[in-house]
Amino acid sequence: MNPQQDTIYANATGQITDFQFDQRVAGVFNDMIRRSVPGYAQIINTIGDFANRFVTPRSNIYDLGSSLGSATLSIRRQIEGRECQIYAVDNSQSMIERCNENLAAYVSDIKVNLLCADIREIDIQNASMVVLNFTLQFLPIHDRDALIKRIYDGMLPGGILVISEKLFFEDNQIQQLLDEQHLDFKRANGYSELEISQKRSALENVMRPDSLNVHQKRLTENGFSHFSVWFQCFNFASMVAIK
Ligand SMILES: Nc1ncnc2c1ncn2[C@@H]1O[C@H](C[S@+](CC[C@H]([NH3+])C(=O)[O-])CC(=O)[O-])[C@@H](O)[C@H]1O
Ligand SMILES: O=C(O)C(=O)Cc1ccccc1
Repeated sequence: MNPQQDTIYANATGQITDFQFDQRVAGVFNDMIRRSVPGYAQIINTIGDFANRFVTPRSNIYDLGSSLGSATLSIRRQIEGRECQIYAVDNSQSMIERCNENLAAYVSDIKVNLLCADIREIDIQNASMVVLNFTLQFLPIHDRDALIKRIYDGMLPGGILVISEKLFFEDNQIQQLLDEQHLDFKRANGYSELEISQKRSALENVMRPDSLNVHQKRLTENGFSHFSVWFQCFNFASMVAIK
């Protein structure tokens, strides 16, 4: 889908600017996310399995922060013939363009509406499945609650919300341990110390992980009846909430 290798932070730059999902990142994003997020492939596959279980005929599916469309593709493969529509939403024009090419590479009877829009502003309705795969962590903290509420309101009873996130741990020793394990994962995938530290600086103001407690509280307080972590590797987790 995207063979380009991520070398974005390979050379020393005087001033590190905030991380953006621009054309450069979109061009290497598959390589970047696979080498940076432990369990990413497993999570994408399982999102497809969840779709198979939860997506009901003639309902909508929302992939919020869809990037290159990996989750959308995994879902679409599982729900042929159910007369559903998928809404894949991202506010990066570069991601949308590449996502469009990726979707066009496969035949399907499921319509995908690819929207270049802010996920805080789109209409959500008749949803049997909503996916926030590593997206919520990029929203300003104060906007997260309102988005979860709007998702809940737009979902059908029995519908599933999948949220994958980098986690923050209140216990400082655990935070340090799992952060270090994640850095080892990146080193093992060929990232240098310079790449790791420059990307870390770029993400500092942009990506703000919540703790598991904060996620669970937000989901249950906004009405979800069932909640669990279904996957965790180091400080990366994927959660499900069912309406
Ligand atoms: N307010 C916003 N509105 C719309 N899009 C946004 C917003 N904020 C960020 N994004 C978009 O959310 C995506 C987050 S990446 C998701 C991976 C994908 N889900 C995957 O399964 O491969 C995760 C990561 O890079 O760690 C980017 O494409 C942003 O442009
Ligand atoms: O690379 C990291 O350190 C991360 O925390 C994950 C990530 C992956 C892709 C884009 C932004 C953040």
